[in-house]
Amino acid sequence: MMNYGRDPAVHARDLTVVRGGRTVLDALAFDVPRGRITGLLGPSGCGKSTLMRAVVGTQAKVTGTLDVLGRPAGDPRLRPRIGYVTQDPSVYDDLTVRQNLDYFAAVLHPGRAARARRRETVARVIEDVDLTARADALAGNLSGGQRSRVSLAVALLGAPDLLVLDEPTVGLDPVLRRDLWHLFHTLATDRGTTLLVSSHVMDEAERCHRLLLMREGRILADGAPDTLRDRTGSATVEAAFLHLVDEARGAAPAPAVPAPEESAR
Ligand SMILES: Nc1ncnc2c1ncn2[C@@H]1O[C@H](COP(=O)(O)OP(=O)(O)OP(=O)(O)O)[C@@H](O)[C@H]1O
Repeated sequence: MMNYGRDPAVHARDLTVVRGGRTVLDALAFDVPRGRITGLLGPSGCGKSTLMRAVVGTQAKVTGTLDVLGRPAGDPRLRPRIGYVTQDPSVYDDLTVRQNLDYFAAVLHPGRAARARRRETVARVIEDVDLTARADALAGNLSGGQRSRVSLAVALLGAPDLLVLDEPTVGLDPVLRRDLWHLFHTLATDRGTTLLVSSHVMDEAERCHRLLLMREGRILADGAPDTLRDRTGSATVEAAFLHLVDEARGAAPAPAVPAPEESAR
């Protein structure tokens, strides 16, 4: 496999998904570069989760080209290389944080010989998601944000090359959101992990290296946040998004509305 390291982490052409007779993703073409954070942004229902499920290989009725880490999406050999965190945290409430991670680590690295490695890995991921102080708390007694961080820790156990995170910051306070974005940047920069992160909160877009702006099952635009702002003459990615929506409708863009004070960054 030549140029393996330079291939994009995800390569999609004419990617189409039909759900319940509806075309939910309509002939998408995009690439996700390696070792960078790509934000998948768009309103609720635009198809973000469907796209992520297609990438991790759990979505039915996918047609077109979809290559992930150099293999067709869904190839079983990709399984250990992809971490996927859905919007519903998959943790056992009657186990502690550490017990949850011990359990998933044992599935991933079974056997007595891997014991030291498991212990080390579990300690690392608990620290990564900043739950060391809560490691011995029952998952059922954690806040929503803490539970979703346990899910993220599970996804980090295998040191995946590609991390697919569906709205990881929903319901988190601003400090935790900032810390989580800091972790995403560390993973990309220090470990070379590729991140595909969805959000419907446009201000998170500014924290991504690259954006895929989605609407109604299509990619509206694709590029770095500053490129999208410059191209549309907008001050924020949110304004750029609205401009692109108007442009796609063929309408004259609506006059810019000044952003409220609290969303100014
Ligand atoms: N079984 C189904 N039959 C028909 N349409 C469906 C089915 N499942 C999902 N959809 C539609 O597919 C579209 C995309 O859903 P998806 O969950 O991917 O959106 P999303 O952008 O992730 O939204 P959210 O942020 O609210 O999760 C939605 O409009 C949804 O109504």
